[in-house]
Amino acid sequence: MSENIVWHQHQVSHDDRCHQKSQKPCVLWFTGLSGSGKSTVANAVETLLFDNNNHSYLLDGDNVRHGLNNDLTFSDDDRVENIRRIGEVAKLFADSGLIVLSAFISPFRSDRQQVRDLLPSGQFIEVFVDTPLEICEQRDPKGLYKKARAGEIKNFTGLDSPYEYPEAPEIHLETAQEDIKELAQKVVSYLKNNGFIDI
Ligand SMILES: Nc1ncnc2c1ncn2[C@@H]1O[C@H](COP(=O)(O)OS(=O)(=O)O)[C@@H](OP(=O)(O)O)[C@H]1O
Ligand SMILES: Nc1ncnc2c1ncn2[C@@H]1O[C@H](COP(=O)(O)OP(=O)(O)O)[C@@H](O)[C@H]1O
Repeated sequence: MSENIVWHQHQVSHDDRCHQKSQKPCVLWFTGLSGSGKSTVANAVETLLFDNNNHSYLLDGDNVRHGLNNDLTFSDDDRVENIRRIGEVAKLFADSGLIVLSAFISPFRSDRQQVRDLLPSGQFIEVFVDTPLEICEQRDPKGLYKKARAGEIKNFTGLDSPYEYPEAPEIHLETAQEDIKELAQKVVSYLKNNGFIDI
């Protein structure tokens, strides 16, 4: 596939970039149903990181689907391609020394595993935003469940499209049990306890 293409080594190394930013990069991969709280918690984590002078970037499902992935639908095949591309982008950002936060439903285990395999060992941190479907549907922040129940949206995750929950996530967040601040703090503590950041 990549015939006649030669990989260039950068003159500024990955270690140089990490050293400059005083942090160890990683990819915090938030996964969960629509309305589970991926964006909300990821934003709260990024704010804590920013206030701690860390360097990060948040990739969010809705935003990326407006640009890079605006050619993709919600068919199974397109969701696979969506996550493949995001994985590649996350890898580049992490290589640049950033702490990447990604908030995509990413419903398929094999796709999440593929992103994990793409990254250097230990860099992929799966964050399961575990919220029961009934609660997501009650929250319905964008009115999408209502539309899906009315038959206006097809292949909606959790209704007529599958969600394969993570079996061994590094971080398990139960949003029905804890508030946003506590959940964000839990993620930041994981980063601190595993040597990604200093606080
Ligand atoms: N059919 C269907 N199923 C699920 N979600 C839908 C659908 N159609 C539109 N949306 C909106 O798109 C957001 C999910 O995009 P993602 O790129 O995260 O999805 S995926 O990872 O490719 O499954 C999702 O955003 P979040 O609610 O933030 O998860 C929805 O707002
Ligand atoms: N403990 C909690 N954690 C995260 N979100 C919560 C919590 N309690 C209530 N919410 C609300 O749930 C909604 C989650 O929406 P959002 O973050 O957009 O989810 P997703 O990105 O997974 O679709 C928001 O309106 C948020 O305020």
